[in-house]
Amino acid sequence: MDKSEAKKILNETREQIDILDKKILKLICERTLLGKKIAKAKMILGMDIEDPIREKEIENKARKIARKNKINEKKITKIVKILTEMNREEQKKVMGR
Ligand SMILES: C=C(O[C@@H]1C=C(C(=O)O)C=C[C@H]1O)C(=O)O
Repeated sequence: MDKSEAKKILNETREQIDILDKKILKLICERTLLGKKIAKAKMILGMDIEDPIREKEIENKARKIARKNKINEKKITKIVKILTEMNREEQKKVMGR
């Protein structure tokens, strides 16, 4: 591969990354905001915001995907923990806690 080809690949790949980042961030917002809907249902059902069993299931699924793709399992777990934390925060807003 010559330099001009490498530059082209670099630019194209960065464009792909920008597109993916935008999609990922939108999805994170969408996932987080679902906390509002969940909170309303939980209030009627008298359920707690936090459900450790469900969170463990989500974590296990994420770990499995990480292993399959040979990417850092610990870091994927961290991301999932942040996502669930954000969702819980949104629920707290609705529940007034
Ligand atoms: C969204 C829920 O509330 C909390 C947040 C979760 C999540 O972000 O996936 C999972 C379990 C709960 O601790 C839920 O109970 O499903």
